[in-house]
Amino acid sequence: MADAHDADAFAIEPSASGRLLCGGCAPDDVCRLGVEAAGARDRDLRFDVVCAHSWHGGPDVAHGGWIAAVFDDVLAMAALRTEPRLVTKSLAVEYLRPVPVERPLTVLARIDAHHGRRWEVSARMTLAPTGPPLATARAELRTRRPDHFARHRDWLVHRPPPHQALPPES
Ligand SMILES: CCCCCCCCCCCCCC(=O)SCCNC(=O)CCNC(=O)[C@H](O)C(C)(C)COP(=O)(O)OP(=O)(O)OC[C@H]1O[C@@H](n2cnc3c(N)ncnc32)[C@H](O)[C@@H]1OP(=O)(O)O
Repeated sequence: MADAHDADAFAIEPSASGRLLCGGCAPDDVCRLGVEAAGARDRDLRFDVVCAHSWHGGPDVAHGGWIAAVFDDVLAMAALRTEPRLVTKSLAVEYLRPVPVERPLTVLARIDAHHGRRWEVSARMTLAPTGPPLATARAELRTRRPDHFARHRDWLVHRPPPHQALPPES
């Protein structure tokens, strides 16, 4: 199935400027979450992050969904250096202190364990350059099976949207 083959060839590739970006951000070559890769130190990948005010969830503090999305990206990035075909199986976030918007933040992410298709990764977010953690996260990632997206499409094709499944009105 040509379409399915194309779907499973999908991998995050460097953008025009060399950034690793999700499919939504790659066309504009900028991370809309405000995440910028800032190098590696020992086992940690470092990211410079700023939460734009538009992501606030309380007075000048970040929405928890923004924090979780940032962690999902940086945790995947930690493993993407060696495995380009990943999905997140689980993500657990601890929100320890409110995260201020429009302030430089540092996120450190690392691989804790890797066996076969299974990756365990963790990360912490602080005010830049360092300090007590504002939030931490752990995730379990999986290397995609070769037919991951083909299986998904086959599964979905047998589940048409509800309006298509309804009999025509008489
Ligand atoms: C500058 C910095 C910015 C950073 C930007 C960086 C780039 C951004 C990066 C962004 C990255 C963001 C990353 C993201 O956010 S990835 C997006 C969020 N995650 C997902 O979509 C993953 C969804 N979950 C799964 O696909 C499965 O549960 C996984 C693969 C995790 C299971 O895995 P596991 O190894 O535990 O088990 P298994 O493979 O033996 O499957 C178990 C059961 O699951 C079913 N099942 C499995 N697969 C499919 C399927 N394809 N189609 C249909 N069904 C499927 C099936 O019933 C199967 O059982 P069986 O029926 O076969 O017996």
